[in-house]
Amino acid sequence: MNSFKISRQNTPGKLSAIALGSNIGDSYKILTAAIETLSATPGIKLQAQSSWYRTKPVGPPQPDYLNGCAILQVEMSPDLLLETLLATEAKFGRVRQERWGARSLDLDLLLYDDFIIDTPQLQIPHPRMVTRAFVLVPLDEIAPHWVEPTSGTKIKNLVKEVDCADVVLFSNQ
Ligand SMILES: Nc1ncnc2c1ncn2[C@@H]1O[C@H](COP(=O)(O)O)[C@@H](O)[C@H]1O
Ligand SMILES: Nc1nc2c(c(=O)[nH]1)N=C(COP(=O)(O)OP(=O)(O)O)CN2
Repeated sequence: MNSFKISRQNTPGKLSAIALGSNIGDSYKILTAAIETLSATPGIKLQAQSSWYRTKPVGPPQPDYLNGCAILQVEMSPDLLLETLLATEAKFGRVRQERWGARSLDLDLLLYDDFIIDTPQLQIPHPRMVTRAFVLVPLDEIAPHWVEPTSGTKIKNLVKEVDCADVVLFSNQ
């Protein structure tokens, strides 16, 4: 069943958590430039940025990733934020090929306040975030007390449930 909180979708000043990943090109340069682009976007203020982590690919064989997370204060609806993330991916040369395949930039919308949204275009919380060490390790660094609303569990407790061996600190931003 779809779950919406339509009445709150246009409320200004929500916090949102996003995940960033890259494994094609100069990933560090791409990721830091993507953060700068998002920070300069009207309606978005960067609140926190995690370190960058070198991670083993989940999915088909491909190069290792750099992954990280950011907390944004947003004055835009979840739909518009997703559109902004997809446009930023395109700006950095993202081409969609095989599922879970290599990419220059991947931006996933993880959390938006405590909203639960389940539409064909957008699911929040991101449905696979709770199983992904490459998301939970950086998110735990900047938002350990944020409660993932479908499980009612804090990030600091979710991260204890995943194997973090393949997530290695690369740089402190
Ligand atoms: N929470 C979400 N974050 C990013 N993209 C999402 C989310 N929920 C649904 N989508 C849809 O997934 C594709 C992008 O896929 P990726 O391979 O993860 O870039 C996009 O069409 C969104 O509508
Ligand atoms: N280490 C690592 N592995 C990955 C990564 C990633 O960022 N880091 N992203 C993926 C997810 O790809 P995609 O965004 O296409 O799928 P999703 O809709 O499941 O998030 C697949 N595998």
